[in-house]
Amino acid sequence: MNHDDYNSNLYESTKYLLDNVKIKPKIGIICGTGLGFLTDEIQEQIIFPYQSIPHFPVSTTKGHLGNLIFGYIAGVPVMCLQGRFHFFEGYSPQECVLPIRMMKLLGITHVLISNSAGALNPKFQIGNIMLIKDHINMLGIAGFNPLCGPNLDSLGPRFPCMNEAYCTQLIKYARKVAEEENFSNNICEGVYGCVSGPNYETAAEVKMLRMVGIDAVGMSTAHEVLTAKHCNMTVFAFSIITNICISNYDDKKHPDHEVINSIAETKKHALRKLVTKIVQRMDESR
Ligand SMILES: O=P(O)(O)O[C@@H]1C[C@H](O)[C@@H](CO)O1
Ligand code: HPA
Repeated sequence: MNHDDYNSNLYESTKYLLDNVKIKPKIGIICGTGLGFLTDEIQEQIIFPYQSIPHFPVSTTKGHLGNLIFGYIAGVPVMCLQGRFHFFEGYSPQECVLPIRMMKLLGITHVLISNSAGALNPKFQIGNIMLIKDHINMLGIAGFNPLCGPNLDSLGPRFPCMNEAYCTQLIKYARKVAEEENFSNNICEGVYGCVSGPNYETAAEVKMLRMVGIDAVGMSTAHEVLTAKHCNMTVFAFSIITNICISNYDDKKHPDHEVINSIAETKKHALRKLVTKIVQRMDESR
């Protein structure tokens, strides 16, 4: 898609939402694989199936329900994507981040991004919640970066900085919430690595990704964060650790999307608590 078409699609999709919903969201949320239940926290829901929004992509991944939901979490107006778009589905990086840019145009200042990821750090366990402190964007390094192409000057600078891409204050606060709510033994912190997928990694790739400093690997998030930072939004992100990546040739276990899709549910209580508290905190810090 050329730059002008992309731009006009972005503005038309946003206008459709502005014309059809009265809620003015302050916080944007993206639910990763198996995390659609986070929307249970949203009151007074206005639901737009993705196919009802002009120019909006559709979710093709199991565990991504494909609804854009407006409403309130603890009284704070939010917009939530119940399912995201991945590069492996055939979407360009620019298409994958269209919703982030819409969030900015709708007046959102803070985003909360979630995903499922496989652990490379040997200390991590299935069901851990990894607070993302930084990322290595393998997809971006390979040239698939949503910020490539003509810069959207009205949204942000040509050369955006990525230091403190993930808000350290919110990470600290998430740790405090976990202490207070008794799930700190489920919390870890680390660097997320973004790969294209859709295949899971070979044993040699797992070893390489660990060697460069990645704690957990997945197929999303980094390009969303780049785009959010480009347009000056504050980011908090976490991964639910759904599997242990396999680097041993004798290990006959293998990652399975059905299993991956089911893990977040086992930590539902902690995750819902975390999301509600972070949304409240984001609102207070605006
Ligand atoms: O959308 P996320 O990053 O949570 O999804 C991950 C990547 C794949 O879609 C899937 C792999 O099983 O989970
Ligand atoms: O092991 C994984 N690799 C890549 N993406 C993933 N998403 C969940 N688990 C994984």
